[in-house]
Amino acid sequence: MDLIEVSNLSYTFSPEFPLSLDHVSINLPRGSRTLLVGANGAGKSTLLRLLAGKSLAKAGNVSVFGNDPFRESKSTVVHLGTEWVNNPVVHRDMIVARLIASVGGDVFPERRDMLISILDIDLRWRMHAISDGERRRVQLCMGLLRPFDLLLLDEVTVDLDVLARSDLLSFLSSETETRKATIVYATHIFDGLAKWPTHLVHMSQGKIVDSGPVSNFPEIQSVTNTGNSALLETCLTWIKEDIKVRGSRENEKRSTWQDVQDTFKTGTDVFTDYFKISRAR
Ligand SMILES: Nc1ncnc2c1ncn2[C@@H]1O[C@H](COP(=O)(O)OP(=O)(O)OP(=O)(O)O)[C@@H](O)[C@H]1O
Repeated sequence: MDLIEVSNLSYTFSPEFPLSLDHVSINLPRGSRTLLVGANGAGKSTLLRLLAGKSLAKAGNVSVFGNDPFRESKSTVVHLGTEWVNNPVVHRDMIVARLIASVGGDVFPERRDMLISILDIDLRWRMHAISDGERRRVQLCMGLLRPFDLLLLDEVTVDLDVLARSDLLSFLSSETETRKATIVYATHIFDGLAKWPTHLVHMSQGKIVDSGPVSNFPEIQSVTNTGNSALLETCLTWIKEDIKVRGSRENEKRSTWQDVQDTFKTGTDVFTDYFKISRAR
């Protein structure tokens, strides 16, 4: 039995919207490192949230460790998404050392120290007075502190500098190799990832286009003459094709602008208000 087994999973946020997941089926084995690839809106975050048990599957089957993740919550499943950084709690005047201790930093002191070093965290930082990237490092440290069996990462490395990202990716590889942990990582940044994944899942418009071990994708192993990795070139080609298949948004754009202009004759007021608010912040 695979660690993740999803069959015919469909999900919609509301009946008035199209399906965000449309008959999705994937199997991922224990110890795998999967890259979840797809254009904006393809359904990656929705799938990760369902695997984390944060939403109830509307149709189909989701099994993680042989259980429905929504009903059987496992503390060894960690889901790290981008929304945490916007949580007001992490903008309070709090010393980072205290925050890390509050989530069990002392229970895993060696792991804690290794993460603090990989993520180059200054324990004296105060959460209300650090940059987004620094705050992200603290989030990753807190999220990875307890040894996980399954890690669901939703584009959380965007604001890390290249060195921290590269060290983090090596740490994650070693977690899958030494402890047989499993990782699913949705990202748009393929730099430095060429050798990282063991599996790929390609999504488009809520559907799985293709999935499987990297050996099923010979195109990512070839050499390119553009200076980009073959993985990046392949993902670029996929997403360009997906957008072509989805169709241009030109017609919707024209009619929507017309509707908006008919409703808001005085768009400049909104513009002025927006900048007043931004300046006031
Ligand atoms: N709260 C919501 N209410 C209604 N529809 C939503 C909501 N969140 C997402 N969707 C829709 O579900 C679809 C899948 O969104 P999802 O966030 O899973 O995409 P994604 O692949 O993670 O995109 P991105 O790369 O931009 O993060 C999109 O078409 C989106 O419009």
